[in-house]
Parts: sequence; structure tokens; C-alpha cells
Amino acid sequence: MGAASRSTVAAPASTPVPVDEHRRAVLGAASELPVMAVPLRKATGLYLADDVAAAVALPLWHNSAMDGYAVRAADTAGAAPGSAVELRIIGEVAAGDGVDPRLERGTAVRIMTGAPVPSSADAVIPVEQTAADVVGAAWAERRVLVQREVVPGTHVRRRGEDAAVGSLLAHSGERLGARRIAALAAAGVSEVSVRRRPRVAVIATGAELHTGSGPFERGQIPESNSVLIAGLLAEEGIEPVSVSVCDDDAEGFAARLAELAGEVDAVITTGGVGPGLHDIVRIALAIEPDVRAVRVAVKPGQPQSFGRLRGGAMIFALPGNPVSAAVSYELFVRPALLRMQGAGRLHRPSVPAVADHGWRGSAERTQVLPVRIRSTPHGLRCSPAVDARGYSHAVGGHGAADGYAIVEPGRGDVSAGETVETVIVAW
Ligand SMILES: Nc1nc2c(c(=O)[nH]1)N[C@H]1C(S)=C(S)[C@@H](COP(=O)(O)OP(=O)(O)OC[C@H]3O[C@@H](n4cnc5c(N)ncnc54)[C@H](O)[C@@H]3O)O[C@H]1N2
Ligand code: MOO
Repeated sequence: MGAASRSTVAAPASTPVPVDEHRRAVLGAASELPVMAVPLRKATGLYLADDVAAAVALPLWHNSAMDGYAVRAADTAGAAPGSAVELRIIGEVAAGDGVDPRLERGTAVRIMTGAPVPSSADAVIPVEQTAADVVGAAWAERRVLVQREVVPGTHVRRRGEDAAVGSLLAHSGERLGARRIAALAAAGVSEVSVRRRPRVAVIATGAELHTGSGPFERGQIPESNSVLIAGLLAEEGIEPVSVSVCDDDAEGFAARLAELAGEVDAVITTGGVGPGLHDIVRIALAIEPDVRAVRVAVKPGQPQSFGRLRGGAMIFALPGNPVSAAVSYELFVRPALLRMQGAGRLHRPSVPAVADHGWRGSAERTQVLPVRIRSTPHGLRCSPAVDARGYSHAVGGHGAADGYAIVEPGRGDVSAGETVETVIVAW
């Protein structure tokens, strides 16, 4: 069936759906992806599907926090500048040494930072707090002068004080960032259970789109939405399996969708969701029973479709206006992709910022305004990165935005000095 014969398909229902309601619907349609075991060192950026316990204690051994002397604290009783206690040095333990020299009364062991503290010692004296060794030919002939009394535990990092064996170091739903991965590596974990990353295809639609560097014939524009969406995915650690640009051929687009629907977990399209004659995405999706066209009460990003294609993949059909596509991705697609990965946190934190300049608000829709955000000693300040009167096309200004101001419907205009909620998306 050609584009013309489908152009009578109804445009999205005209009652706009509030942002929260649409987000709930999108998240409700997103299901978690399968769990797999991966080597810890390959798991950066993935989300845990299980809690993870420390396989070994942290630290693993009582060990020295200083280069110095391992002693029995009781042997230093009475030590003071001017009345030093002399201890006989019976050996040395460096980091990595497996030796466990036995300290008798009045003895000490030269020890390095990180080396296991001998079982019979209970404190470490930093080398700076001792007087020079009396050097002889062998360890047994050396002496150290201690000028300060120490209590048991001094400069000893106790086994398990950071984390006991079996204690939970990470929880299901948490992202494996570098810090978390290092903690698990230190605790002897070598493999983790995670959800796999979504396989995502990106299709930008529009006959005007030119993917080269020009020259541009009248009506053509440089294509940027596929670059945007692929980049946003990459920021989340998702490498799209395919990125394509498709002209306004409804049949070709439908065939491509059918092909992808069995191969990927999600398809993200941009453009072609409006009520125009050539809005082929809306037209092609009209025959999909589980895909819904909606008008969301958001500015920008009103017309969009989402749901599940018959082949199984989720589809997010975003508006073609670049800022509308970016805002829709941020509000709806990103949380859905996170839900698919089993992430515990689906939304970025909202942070208040004071408006440097006022702007025109939106009476009926949630306004998502690209803003530049700056940090001051008195908190965050923000100013519009685009002209708030109309910016869904303003891909240039949007590129300079650090985040979005989220202004609830009905709030009206924002005046300079007022506080607004923002989400930071680039810093
Ligand atoms: N009669 C009506 N017209 C429009 C309505 C409406 O309600 N009634 N809604 C407007 C709104 S709001 C939006 S948003 C757009 C949605 O339209 P489409 O999704 O069909 O987007 P297109 O028409 O394909 O493109 C819109 C705009 O964005 C440019 N674009 C598209 N794709 C790209 C790309 N990959 N890279 C760069 N720029 C792109 C395109 O050239 C257009 O300028 O509909 C309004 N109209
Ligand atoms: O919803 Mo459109 O995205 O306002 O430009």
C-alpha cells in the first residue's frame, strides 16, 4: 500500500497526554532484557542483575598503613623523647611477602606500607618516629629506638574493616561504574551478572535530508538527527546496531521496520510523525496493533508514537524537529532503555537553578527549555540557550545547552531571579 492511500490515517488524538502519564505508559511497555554473566573487567557501564558480595575481606590481611616498624604495643610502654625504648629488629616484611616473623618481647620487624602485619605484632610505628637503626651485619644485630608510646592498632589497617567477607558491595540495578568495578575487583569478584545492553536501530526519515557535506540543493538540509540519537545512545554506552537515513517512502520504511523488528530490541525513528501528507512513520505505524500515536503535553516534542512492533522490538517514533527529538529521547527513551537494562535509577536528578534571564512559559504544556547552566558560590544559575518563543528547530542553540529547565504547565512566564528545576545532561 502506498503513502497516498494511507494519508487518510487519523493524526494522533488531540487530547494531550501529560508527561508523567506518557512516561508511565512508555516504561510499562519496556521489558527487562536477559541476564548474562560477564567478566568483571568487561562490565563497565552495565547494570547489575544481582546483588554482589565481597568474595574476600577488604583489606584481606591486617596490614601496615606506614613504612616503619611492626611492634608489640606493650613493648613501647614508657617510651618518650629523652627516654627511648630500644627494640631489636628481627627481620623485614615488604608488601607481597608471605613471611610471618614471630616477635618476642622487645623486638620489632621493619615493615613497608601494605605488608601483612606479623600475627604477633599489634601496632606499627612510622619510620619518622624512630631514631636511626644501630646498624650491624645482620638483622638480629640491629636496633631501633622508639621515642613514643603506641597503643594497639596504631597504623594497622585491619582485615575486613572496609568490608567483611560476604558483605554486600553492590546491588541489583546499580550501574557498574569505574569505582564500583574497582571495589568488586578488590573484593575478589571476577564475574558479575548483568542485563545485556539493548540492540538499537536508528532511522532518521525525511526526503530533505542530505548526509554528505554538500553542496545542498534548494530544500535539502544536512542530516543531524541520526547523529544526535546515535550520540545520545553512545553516551549511555550503547552502540547502535544500525543507523540509517530514509527518504519519504512509506513502503520502503515499513519493509525496513519489519526487517529490524525481529533483529533488535528497539527502533528509534525521527521525523514523519506529524499530520503531513508525507509523514510516513505515522502512516507505516498505523497498521501496528501495539503502537500508539500520542500528543504529549510537552513543549517541544508533542507528536510521537511508541509501542511494540509485531516483530517484537519496541519502537520510539520521535518528532523530526531536532530539539523535539532530543527532548523526547531524554524524557521517554532514555528511561525506557534504562528500564530494559534493569537500572534502578531511571531519571536524572532534578536540581534547582536560578534563572539569569526570564522567558516565556507555556500555558498548557510542560516546557522543556534548553539552558546553559553555570555553577556559582551561591548555587546553580541558568539561562536559555535558545529563544524560548520557539525552539523545536533550534539545533544550533541546543548544542550549547548543558541541560533543560523543566517548567510545569500553567506556571506561566519565568522571571529573572526565579528558581526553576533543571536536569543537567552535559557538563
Ligand atoms: N499541521 C500541523 N503541522 C505540524 C504539527 C501539527 O500539530 N499540525 N506539529 C508540529 C510539530 S510540534 C512537530 S514536532 C512536527 C513533527 O513533525 P514530523 O515528526 O513529521 O517531522 P518532520 O516534518 O519530518 O520534520 C520536522 C522538522 O525537522 C527537520 N528534520 C527532520 N528530520 C531531521 C533530521 N534527521 N536532521 C535534521 N533535521 C531534521 C525537518 O526538516 C523539519 O524542519 O510537525 C509540526 N507540524
Ligand atoms: O512538538 Mo513540536 O516538537 O513542539 O516542535
